[in-house]
Amino acid sequence: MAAPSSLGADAVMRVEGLTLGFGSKIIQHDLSFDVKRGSIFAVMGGSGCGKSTVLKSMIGLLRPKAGQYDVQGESYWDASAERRTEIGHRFGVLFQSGALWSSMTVGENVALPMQMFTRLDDHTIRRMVTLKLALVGMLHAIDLYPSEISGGMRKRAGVARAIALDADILFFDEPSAGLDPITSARLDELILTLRDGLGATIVIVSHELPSLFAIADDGVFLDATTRTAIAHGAPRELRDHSDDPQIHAFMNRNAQQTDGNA
Ligand SMILES: Nc1ncnc2c1ncn2[C@@H]1O[C@H](COP(=O)(O)OP(=O)(O)OP(=O)(O)O)[C@@H](O)[C@H]1O
Repeated sequence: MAAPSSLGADAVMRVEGLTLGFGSKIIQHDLSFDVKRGSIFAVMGGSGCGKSTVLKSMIGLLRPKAGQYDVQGESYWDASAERRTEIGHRFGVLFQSGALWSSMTVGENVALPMQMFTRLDDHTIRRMVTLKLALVGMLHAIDLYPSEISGGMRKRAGVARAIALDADILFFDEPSAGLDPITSARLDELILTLRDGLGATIVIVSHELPSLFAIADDGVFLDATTRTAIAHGAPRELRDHSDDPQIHAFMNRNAQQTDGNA
């Protein structure tokens, strides 16, 4: 479908005046931003400001209280439930824990979405699983169980599952949480490969500022007090050029802390 003129040709998602909350509690209001095709877009901000809530709404798990969310120029929340499911097939999601089924091997975990949502035969699924695992450098672990692999490997397996159905829009919630700096840097490289090799658009929620400085092209900074966005831009630009004291302190404090740990 062609993008309407109001949506920039390079924007794959547009959030406009979005208000999110639970019951009568407003978490964020009046959020507006575009996510450009083939970019890595960071949702930033302090603990509890609503980053995961924004992600939750963008993947279709939380209906906004107000505002507009367009995917490829189509209003997501005005679409029927059936249509939203179709749009959702473009989404691949990596949850914070990696969230693999512990009773299934890595290969079976990656095969699961294909078995659930396609009519591919077992042989084709096995070949696809092999391809996806090779892409994330995890082919050697195809027959291992999640308990037999490291946290970093579980994240990679989670990425393979997120791209199992050829999703072109990926959502990563704290992908480097709990990983050591080297494993985290390798995961960053994998995320860049997904953008550059597959042309994926990636929305990422992360506290790991060094990782965001290294990979994110654009982003939004959410404030817990005013409950709205107080800055837009690439994390490294906000770090280097923001004259907002709060953003400056946030970006630089965290960078120094992590530099010290590395
Ligand atoms: N299902 C829910 N019902 C009610 N309140 C919720 C629900 N989920 C989250 N919240 C509240 O929404 C606020 C934002 O939470 P959210 O997890 O989106 O923040 P976050 O920025 O991702 O936090 P963190 O950085 O700590 O992971 C918090 O006050 C949280 O308690």
